[in-house]
Order: sequence, then structure tokens, then C-alpha cells
Amino acid sequence: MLRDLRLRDFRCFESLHFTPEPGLNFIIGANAQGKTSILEAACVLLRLQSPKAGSLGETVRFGQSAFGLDGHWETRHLHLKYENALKSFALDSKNQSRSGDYLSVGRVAWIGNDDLQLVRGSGTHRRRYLDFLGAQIAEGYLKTLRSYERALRSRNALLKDNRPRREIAAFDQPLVEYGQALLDWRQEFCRVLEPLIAASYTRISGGAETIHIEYVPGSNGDLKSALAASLEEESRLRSTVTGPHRDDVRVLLGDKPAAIYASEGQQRSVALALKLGQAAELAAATQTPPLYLIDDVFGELDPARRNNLMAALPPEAQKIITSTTLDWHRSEMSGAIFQLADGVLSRT
Ligand SMILES: Nc1ncnc2c1ncn2[C@@H]1O[C@H](COP(=O)(O)OP(=O)(O)OP(=O)(O)O)[C@@H](O)[C@H]1O
Repeated sequence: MLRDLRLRDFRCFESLHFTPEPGLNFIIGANAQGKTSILEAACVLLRLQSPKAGSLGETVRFGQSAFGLDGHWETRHLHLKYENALKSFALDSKNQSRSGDYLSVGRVAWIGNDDLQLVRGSGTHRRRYLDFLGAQIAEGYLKTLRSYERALRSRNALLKDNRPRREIAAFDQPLVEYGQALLDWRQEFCRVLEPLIAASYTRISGGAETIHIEYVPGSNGDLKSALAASLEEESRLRSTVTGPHRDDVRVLLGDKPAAIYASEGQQRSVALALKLGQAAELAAATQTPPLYLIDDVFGELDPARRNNLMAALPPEAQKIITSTTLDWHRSEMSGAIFQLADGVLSRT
């Protein structure tokens, strides 16, 4: 569990200290007080990536050039500094040149309002969803993803410049090697996730519909042949047209696409089920429940779904939940309550 978290020059905070409890924690505050920023800081400290920002640079407090995060996950001490677009991090006060040991310390399940985009939005959201899981449970996944993205960027730049075929072909081998590994991983993730998502959907919605997810690879057949078959199209479009950057996950409710036919309430349940399924897989793969960071979700749910979501959260997991009010919270529910106002977080 996360024992403490210190923020320096992160988002709206010059400095803040948060000591969450085991089990349930609530951070309550009016809009724009920094509730989401505290959850984001916990995620960035543990995973070295933000669930919201495209780049960590966005999270540096306005007018500053660096932020620092510090905290303990159980007995392990984590420290992250981000300055001038470079991050440096230390585990138990030892600077790390690679992220493997550091990232093996704590896992995160992030549930937020934007999750509706997993159902309604473009494939980018669903690829990120698989990547967030992969980076936490599959050794080498993140490195492979970054290597693939580098090869893809270089190849696309050459295609855009209309460079000779032999120059472009220099990137075919890395593209195929890393790309095929990603395709295989993501296919496997979808296979293990489907029953976990289906079980979560039943708990959340109480509905009779069944949910299915299908991996839709961004290449037909194996990537090497798909790349060979797409030469004409890619030189016309001046871009790599096949590969895991085109992957998607089809989400069906009953036998119909949830994005088109599901009601708003059903789509919210589907989005929650996708995230709860992901969290269940994190717990299964690492034998430890992840830290649940739940941002402003409860206010948007009807009372039945709210109660179902509360009941679906594993009691043994540590949870940090933000909300503008606790009106919806039944008084018999336990949990530590923290109020956030004017940059000050206080336990009530
Ligand atoms: N890099 C940054 N530096 C300083 N302030 C920032 C930065 N990024 C965002 N902010 C500001 O931080 C404030 C807190 O944002 P945050 O989303 O954490 O609040 P919140 O309490 O979750 O709000 P809401 O309830 O409306 O979701 C906002 O006013 C936002 O504009």
C-alpha cells in the first residue's frame, strides 16, 4: 500500500503531504482544488507516467522548471524528479538507470470519468488501456512499445520524404520484430481480460446482457507479410498503414457494438467493467491488489451503480476516491476522509 506521498511543484501544489490509510480513503473538495492532481501524482510516482497528461512536462507547476515526488510503497522508498524534460528516479535512495526494478514496486488501477472514451472514443484510448496493463504485468512490454514507436516514427518520416525504398526497408526488421511481439501480447491480454470484464459488468450493471471484447489487430495475418503486402498503399499514403499502431479492441454488448447501441448508462457500466477487469488482471498477475485511484466517478453514477461499484472494489485493496461531496456516501461505510481546500489537505 501507499504509505505516504509528497508533492513539490506538481500541478497546482507548491508542496503537499498525504498519508493515506489502508482500505478506503476519500479526498473531498470543491472544483479545481487539486483532487485529481493528488491521484495523478500517486500514479506518476509509482508508474513514472501520467494517466492524463501526454507529457510529464504538463504537470510541472506553472512558472517552475521541475517537480519532485516522493513516497513509500510499503517499506520501499520511491523518489522521482522531473526537470527540463528529463526524469531521474531513485529506489531506496539509489538512483536507477533502468526502470525495471522501480516499476516492479507498486501497481495502479486508474478509474476516471474519461473512461467513457474507452467505449465511445477512437482506438487510441483502447490501445492505451492495453498498454497501461502491459507495462505493469509484462516484463519488457514498455521497452518493446517504445522501440516500436521509434522505428515507426523513423520509417514514417522517410515515407513522408519519399525516400528510396532501401532506406525505408532498414526499419522493416525492427518494426516487424517489436510489432509482432506487441500484437501477440495484446491478443493474449484481450483473451485473459474478457472473462474478468464480463464478470465485472454483471456486478456493476446487474443487467442480463453479456459483454464481449475482441482484439482487432492492426495487421492482417503476420506483420511481416502484411507489411510486404502494403508497400503500394503506404507509398501512396506516405505512412506505415499496418501494425499495432492500428490495433483496436471491439467492445460488444450482446452482439452489438457498445459504442453505437448501448445507452449512456450501459456505456458507463461497460467503461467501469473494462477498468475493473484490468484491475483484476493486475491483481492476478502480480498476486497483489493494485492501488485503486478513482477520480470523480461516483458523482456521475446513479445510486444503484454507485453501490454496485463500491461493492465490486476488493476490500483488501487500498482505494483513494475523489469527490466534490460525500452526500452519496452511506454513513455506515467506513473510510478515512480528507478535506482539500486552498492547497491544504486535512484529515477530518
Ligand atoms: N501545471 C500546472 N500548474 C499549476 N496549476 C495547474 C497545472 N495544471 C493544472 N493546474 C490547475 O490545477 C487546479 C487543480 O486541478 P485538478 O484537476 O487537480 O482539480 P480538482 O479538484 O480535481 O477539480 P475538479 O473537481 O473540477 O475535477 C486547476 O485549477 C488547474 O487549472
